[in-house]
Amino acid sequence: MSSIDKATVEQLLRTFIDPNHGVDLVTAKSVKAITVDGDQVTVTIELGYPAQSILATMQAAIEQHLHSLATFGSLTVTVGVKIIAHAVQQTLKPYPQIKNIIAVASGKGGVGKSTTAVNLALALAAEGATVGILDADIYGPSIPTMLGLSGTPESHDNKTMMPKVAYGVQTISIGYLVQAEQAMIWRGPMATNALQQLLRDTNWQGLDYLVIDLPPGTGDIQLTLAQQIPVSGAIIVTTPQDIALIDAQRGLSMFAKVNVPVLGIVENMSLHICSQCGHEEAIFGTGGGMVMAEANRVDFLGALPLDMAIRQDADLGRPTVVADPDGRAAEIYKSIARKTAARLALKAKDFSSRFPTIVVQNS
Ligand SMILES: Nc1ncnc2c1ncn2[C@@H]1O[C@H](COP(=O)(O)OP(=O)(O)OP(=O)(O)O)[C@@H](O)[C@H]1O
Repeated sequence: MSSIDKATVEQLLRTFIDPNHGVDLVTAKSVKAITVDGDQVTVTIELGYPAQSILATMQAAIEQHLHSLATFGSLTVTVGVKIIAHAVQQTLKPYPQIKNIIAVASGKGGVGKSTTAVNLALALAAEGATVGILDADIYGPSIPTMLGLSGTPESHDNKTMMPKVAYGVQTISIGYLVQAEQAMIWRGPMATNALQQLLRDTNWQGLDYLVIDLPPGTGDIQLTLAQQIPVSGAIIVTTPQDIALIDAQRGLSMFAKVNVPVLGIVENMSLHICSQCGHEEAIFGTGGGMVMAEANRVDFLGALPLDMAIRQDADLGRPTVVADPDGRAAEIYKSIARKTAARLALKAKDFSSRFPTIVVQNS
């Protein structure tokens, strides 16, 4: 049997496309090591995004792919994860306890931005990341209810607040601190200052990702936040309806203006599945998010059905990703979470990062 060399193995790995970001393993810098000893080959893969639920599947798929292209005496592939900090807007510096901030925005209210943000945060955590969520939806903070949390956050030093934790996710919300009516009358600068303070004065515990649920719309508050918070990437939630899509387009322009990369678009309420008969109906139209993503050259991250269980779970303070972790909707949220983080992993590194890295090995 002829032996294989390292360069050939690398060439073969170039033909394996990572389904989470659509880029091959070598270009994505996921190949950490290749060792060849005669016809015995070992490949170490390190994904830049949390992917606990698919590590074994990825490992098997890579092995199968290599076996289909060449003959090995023995082949061992290990797949692990290493999450690093990515660059933010040039004028800003990342916060020391937060590797990556992901902003979740929508062009208008009621499209399911908060529901998506909270399930996305829980899905990133389910995939193995340390995650926080900041409820910046100052005029309608809904994250506390969706996570079944209430009461004032604790402070150990009278200066900073400890995040409140639900299902392993660290959270902070204006809803813990002030009455809804009080926040409603805050004008733009007051609201943005309050949010910045909330972000800064929370004692975040070593986050891989902080998901920020932005207020709906693309007005001054959203623009200021997108400008002043060190964000690594944003996602836009829309429904397939024309009007929501036009509003979502404004979201894309807003992030382009402040040089924040849009990691993709999530289409929510895309198909109604009748809980009685299973009949599927596209109440808000179909495919709009994908068309918009293609037209604007951003990624389409996935589509959630209009599903009564998603609303009920959120209302009961136990979002779908934790209420029904193996169900169809949870699978979609986890796939969106992996794709979001995988696309972020392809972006430039933050060289000012002061974090030790976390390595999870699948053996
Ligand atoms: N895919 C879905 N299926 C069924 N109900 C949903 C879905 N997504 C969201 N909802 C429900 O729609 C309502 C609005 O959702 P949500 O509060 O997340 O929207 P939003 O865009 O954050 O609104 P706003 O920013 O104006 O507060 C909630 O009752 C929520 O439970």
